[in-house]
Amino acid sequence: MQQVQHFIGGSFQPAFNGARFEKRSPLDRTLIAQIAEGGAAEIDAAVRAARAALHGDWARLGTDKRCAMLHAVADEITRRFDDFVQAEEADTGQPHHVIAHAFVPRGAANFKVFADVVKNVPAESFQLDTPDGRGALNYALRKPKGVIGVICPWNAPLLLMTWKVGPALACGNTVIVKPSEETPLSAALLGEVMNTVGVPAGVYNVVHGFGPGSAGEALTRHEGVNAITFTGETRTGTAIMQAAAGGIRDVSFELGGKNAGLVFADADFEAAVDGIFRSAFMNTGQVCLGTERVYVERPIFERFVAALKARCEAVVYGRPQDPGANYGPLISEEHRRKVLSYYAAAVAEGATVVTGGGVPSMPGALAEGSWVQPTIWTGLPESARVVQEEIFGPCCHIRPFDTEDEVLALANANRYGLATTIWTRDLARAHRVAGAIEVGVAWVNSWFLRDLRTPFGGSKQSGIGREGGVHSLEFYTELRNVCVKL
Ligand SMILES: NC(=O)c1ccc[n+]([C@@H]2O[C@H](COP(=O)([O-])OP(=O)(O)OC[C@H]3O[C@@H](n4cnc5c(N)ncnc54)[C@H](O)[C@@H]3O)[C@@H](O)[C@H]2O)c1
Ligand SMILES: N/C(=C/C=C/C=O)C(=O)O
Repeated sequence: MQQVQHFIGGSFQPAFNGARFEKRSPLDRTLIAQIAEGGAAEIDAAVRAARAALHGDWARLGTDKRCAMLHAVADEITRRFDDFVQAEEADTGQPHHVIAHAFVPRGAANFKVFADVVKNVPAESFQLDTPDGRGALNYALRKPKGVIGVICPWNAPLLLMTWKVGPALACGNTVIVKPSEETPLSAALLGEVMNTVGVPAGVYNVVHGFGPGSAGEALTRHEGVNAITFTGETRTGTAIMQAAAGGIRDVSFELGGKNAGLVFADADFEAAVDGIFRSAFMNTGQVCLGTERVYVERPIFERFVAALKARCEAVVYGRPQDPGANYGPLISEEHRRKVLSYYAAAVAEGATVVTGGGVPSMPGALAEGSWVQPTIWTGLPESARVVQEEIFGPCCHIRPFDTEDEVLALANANRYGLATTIWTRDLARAHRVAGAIEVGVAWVNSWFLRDLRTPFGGSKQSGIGREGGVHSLEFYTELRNVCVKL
């Protein structure tokens, strides 16, 4: 039985009071690890270690050596690629190709891209005229913000954790990571990588546990934490914002979404079917950027629904390493109950269930796993719960539209504003529609195509702030202006 410990001050440690919680496989609920459960005491120890590192060797390294060390972290992640793939497959049960091609490579990329941004970002300066004619020189210094609290979700554990840890460390901060209780393994593995590379003790810390009343809440309330970066549900963001307010701490939030996919009649039909299928069902629909509302121009509506139905009914359920398996379980029984409650709500609200809507029959031990069928609904009003609320599962509602103005109004009539995917061959319309939909990320004839230098984040209830490229520096550094009289 694997025992997963906290990683504080460069060493793996059990819970101070011996508390542990279980990690069970989403595939078949077998017990795969026991995890040290942390709370205020472990968070306090991690903050002390992180603060000491902030003013120790890590600060004395300088930018070039710090960024070279982060490249070495990326290279060690790549060298241990199979270990990280195995950890993520064990934690999530997702198919090998999703973990190995979409998620784990980003673990290395998230360190490399921000090390390079920090090394190449220009500094701002202004020359000021003064009455004596000699002038003054102003220049802005970027300083680390300090100790950063990093709170992560379970749907893409390594990707989403390193999307925060990469820039935070590149900017000279130290971090305390609270991984999701559902997916602890890769954050612990990264601690081994940090020690192998020689990252100073206390720079990267991991405290496992839960949210309210546990390590998560303790992290957001600790006065030694300078800022909180969080990815998770919108309602959790509200709780964290309230906790962080106690110390006037800056927050960066990547929250929930109810993303719309727009398919115009002139689109490349097969490409649009592939794109919408991926965006709605990849990772068993557990992708914040995923599509749960599909709007299809009326002339191709029936054909499109039939094509998407066929794709759903062709998925191959199985374990990550099963040959041909391309569809995994939801992360947990708790999440499956939530998704199935929406499946029932859709029927209660009068939906036509085009396909799915229930639990597949699984062989042997897999029958104990958190499996649900990929599901498509039509025929509901926009006011329906499954059309308005984030489900975070393998399901979508499809409805026809007739005009561009109509579909824009439909897409924007939602409290979230995270992402959209637009399918059309009319590029003037693509630019026009992308500029009119109220989201943080708009893909045209693509989905989840990520350039890490671009601004990433959500509008409305989907987030606060933008991370990516130089935008991450706005959150992970403090700017200090120096004015020198010449
Ligand atoms: N915008 C994005 O980029 C993005 C990316 C991935 C996931 N998400 C969102 O994440 C959600 C799914 O992830 P989840 O179920 O893990 O979210 P969640 O909000 O339940 O939990 C996320 C993390 O927050 C911790 N947490 C919970 N309550 C807390 C509290 N009061 N104080 C401190 N920490 C607390 C949890 O332990 C976990 O580590 C979905 O809503 C999805 O849309 C958003
Ligand atoms: N922040 C990001 C979100 C990814 C979500 C995947 O589920 C990213 O792609 O950088």
